[in-house]
Amino acid sequence: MNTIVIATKNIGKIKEFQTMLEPEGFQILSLLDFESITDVEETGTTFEENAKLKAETICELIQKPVIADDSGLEVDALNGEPGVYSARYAGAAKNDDMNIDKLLKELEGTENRSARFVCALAVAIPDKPSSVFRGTCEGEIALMRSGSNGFGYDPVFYLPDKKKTMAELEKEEKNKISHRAAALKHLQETLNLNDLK
Ligand SMILES: O=c1[nH]c(=O)c2ncn([C@@H]3O[C@H](COP(=O)(O)OP(=O)(O)OP(=O)(O)O)[C@@H](O)[C@H]3O)c2[nH]1
Ligand SMILES: [Mg+2]
Repeated sequence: MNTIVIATKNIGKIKEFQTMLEPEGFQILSLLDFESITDVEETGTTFEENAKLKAETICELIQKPVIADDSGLEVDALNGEPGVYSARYAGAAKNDDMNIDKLLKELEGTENRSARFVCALAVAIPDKPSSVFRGTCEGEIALMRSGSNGFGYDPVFYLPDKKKTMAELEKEEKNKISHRAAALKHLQETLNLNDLK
């Protein structure tokens, strides 16, 4: 079986890559399988820069092909914030619940609640140039939480077409429309994951 290493310890991301790629015959490993590796500092100013930084750093360390995911939420009324700081919006501890509380507070009384999830996926292969792919998913920030599936901001990310938040979707449904699925589709249109050996 072909193994792909995802350069993350975020369990929500890992589960989504497993759901999307295991049916295609890939085994998904992550940094939870390489526990001595510490988090790569995200010093970039774009999702693409951070995804490349994570993929290239981890590839250099483990000398295997890796995919890194840098993702987050852009809220129009907040000029694109929290953006690349989505995980650390309410502080370095990366607490999803506190991040949502802060977001809802910032948007109190705001009418324009349009937002999008963005995902940049970078692929790094030893001794080759890396590449990066972007996917987005448009939605709105709800007034309150609904649903318990998914992770991160999913309970407040409302999809007008579905009349549900991302956290109210079954995982198969999320994986059809998400920013992560869109980025993975672009990646697979360009690269053959079977070649990542
Ligand atoms: O509701 C959500 N549904 C999603 O599908 C989703 N994808 C990303 N996010 C948010 O954006 C941050 C990413 O930050 P991020 O890419 O730096 O990840 P991270 O720091 O958790 O792990 P790593 O991969 O960097 O190790 C995460 O923490 C989440 O808050 C999401 N929220
Ligand atoms: Mg991170």
